[in-house]
Amino acid sequence: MSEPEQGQEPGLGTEARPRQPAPPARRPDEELAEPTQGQATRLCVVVRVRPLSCAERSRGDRQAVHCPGDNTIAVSASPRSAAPAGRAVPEPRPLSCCQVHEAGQEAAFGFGAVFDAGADQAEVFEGSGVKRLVELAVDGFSCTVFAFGQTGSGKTYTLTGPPAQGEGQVAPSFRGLMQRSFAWLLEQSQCRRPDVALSASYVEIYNEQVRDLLSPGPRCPLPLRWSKARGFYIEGLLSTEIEGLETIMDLLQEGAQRRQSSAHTLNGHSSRSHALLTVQLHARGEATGPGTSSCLGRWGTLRFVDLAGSERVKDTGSVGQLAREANSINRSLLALGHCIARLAEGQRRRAHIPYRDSKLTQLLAAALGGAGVTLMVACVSPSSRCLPETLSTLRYASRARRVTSRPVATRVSRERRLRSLEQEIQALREENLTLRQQLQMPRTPGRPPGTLTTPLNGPAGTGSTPRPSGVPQGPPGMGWHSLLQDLLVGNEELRHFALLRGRHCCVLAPRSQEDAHVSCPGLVPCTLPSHPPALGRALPELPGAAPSPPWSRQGGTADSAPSFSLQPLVELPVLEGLTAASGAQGRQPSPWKNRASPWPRQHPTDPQPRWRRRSPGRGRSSANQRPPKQPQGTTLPPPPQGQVVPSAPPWPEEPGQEADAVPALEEALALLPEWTQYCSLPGPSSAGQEASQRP
Ligand SMILES: Nc1ncnc2c1ncn2[C@@H]1O[C@H](COP(=O)(O)OP(=O)(O)OP(=O)(O)O)[C@@H](O)[C@H]1O
Repeated sequence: MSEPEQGQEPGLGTEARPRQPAPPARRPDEELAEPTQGQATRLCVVVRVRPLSCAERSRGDRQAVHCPGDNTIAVSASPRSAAPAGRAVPEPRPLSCCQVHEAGQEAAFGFGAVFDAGADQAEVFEGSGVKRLVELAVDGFSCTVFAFGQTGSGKTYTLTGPPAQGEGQVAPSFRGLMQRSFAWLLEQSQCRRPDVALSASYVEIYNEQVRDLLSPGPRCPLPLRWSKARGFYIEGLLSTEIEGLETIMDLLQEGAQRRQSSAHTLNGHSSRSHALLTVQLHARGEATGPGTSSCLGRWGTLRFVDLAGSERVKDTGSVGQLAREANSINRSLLALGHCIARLAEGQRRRAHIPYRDSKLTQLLAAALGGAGVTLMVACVSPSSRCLPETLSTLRYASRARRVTSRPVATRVSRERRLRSLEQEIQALREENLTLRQQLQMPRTPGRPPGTLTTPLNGPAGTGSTPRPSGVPQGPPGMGWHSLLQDLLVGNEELRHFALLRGRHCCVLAPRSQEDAHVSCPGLVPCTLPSHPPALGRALPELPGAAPSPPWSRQGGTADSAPSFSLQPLVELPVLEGLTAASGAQGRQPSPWKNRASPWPRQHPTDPQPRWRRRSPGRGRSSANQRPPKQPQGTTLPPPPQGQVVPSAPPWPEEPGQEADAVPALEEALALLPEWTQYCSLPGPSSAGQEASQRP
């Protein structure tokens, strides 16, 4: 068999404009070899053909797709040239879709890898180059795998395996690229970068609305924003820490169950939305490679995109809601096709890529034309009835092979990292002071906020910030991390304490998205919505609210110039478990007490409440607070941006307490049970009396 014209698109000959020929196909591993920073790298494309389904066999569909080997795929409209899978077909020639139908001839395409119907999940994982992509993500690159093809062509099967039965997981041998990649990712990160931290988010784009698949509440659309520093991002997206393979498998299953799906003629379990699962990696370890001496950490991203399948409404028999979904899916895929076509035309015509035409293209913008490394898995059906869609998919895929990006690994310099740690510590100390003032507690002796006394930095520091007493002098940055941890835990305890008083609590939010990104990847600022008192049980009003300290206003002081600002104080409705009847028994134990595990870990099977870290758009300090419960149909007013809500009142029995005489944090915590008991006393109206009855 002669070599087919690699990647040539059927139908190109009908247009006058000459096209750039597709580059010769290389193996995915070769294509995904370590990209040189900023050098043009082509999108890697592989194709998978699923077996004929029982329904297709029973209605007598013919095998119209053949994989003659050598990473080529041939389609044939003619019964006489049809050959069993794996056998060569004679001289395939690229032709237009119409020509294939009319003349009964063949078209052939070449890709990085082609998997025929006999290839199992493990073979696809090993041969598609996805393993290499995972390794690149560990090295700090932003990597994307997206599956694309007509409805019922096997995209979801390839990425996640067949639908799980009931609550169970997919059997190991059927696990798709995603599960296998996560296992490989954990293995790689453990042996190459043991200090890597992982977090994940999972969204779907349904009828042009972005929805969080990990959010337990009602499926509210999330806003898609753009910033110069971050490009397109989803505001208010939940991000969950990944502790192990089990966590991410559970997340995957949880998201898959929430994802919109329906049955139609071509697929009994058809996805009606595009799903994007993103794993953020952050390695804090010092890089040792040549030229990386000042590199302290890297950020990598691994993203899997399971696109909804294109469909012809008359083939799928969709009507009503299904037809509306199909239109929305087709529109967004068309927008993706336009972007790919423009990108494939090369630099000269790249002036405008219409990313803004759909949410999908906005979220894939960085993967397609930015600084990422991308692998596209085109899935096709072998059935002769699906030939037009198969050709369209192969054309799309072939065009995508001409798209190039300029991958850049995110590396954070030691100086930048230390500067961000300094800023975070400073901000936490200020918050600590605010909370202490609200609780009428003393400043920590020897640690007045904003005035660090001893140089904090070791040899690697910037030299500009003093170190507080008690900070261990370890390897550069290590003492800072433990101080940061202590402050996070301490402040969280204080916040919890403040919550028990039923009033307000400060949340800190980085002033700029960039700060958030540098200081705490995966945790991006947001403000919790202020909660109308009617939604939660109001705690007794306490007299004598203290004024806010002047430095707590948004923007901080000029001289301290913290990168974080105090956001509006939020009335936190977190005492759901605390009812007049339940009192202290109803309260969840503080998760902040366990210093060995300072972050409360969310588990999808946990009953309420859910604790999750917040991702882009959320304040760091609010990150670990329980998301407020929002009754269905209730719209919560946004918090008053830039204002400082009055601080909580002083404790009723300690109105004029002198700073030096006030107990330290541990002593204050010892009072916690009393406060719990106090808060459980009935009725806010009689709060004053009850306050005076307190021991
Ligand atoms: N390689 C394969 N081997 C065996 N069965 C497969 C394979 N690929 C797909 N299937 C089966 O084909 C059917 C359709 O697959 P799947 O749901 O993954 O398609 P899809 O492309 O995701 O469709 P949609 O876009 O409608 O969601 C499923 O029953 C699936 O189990």
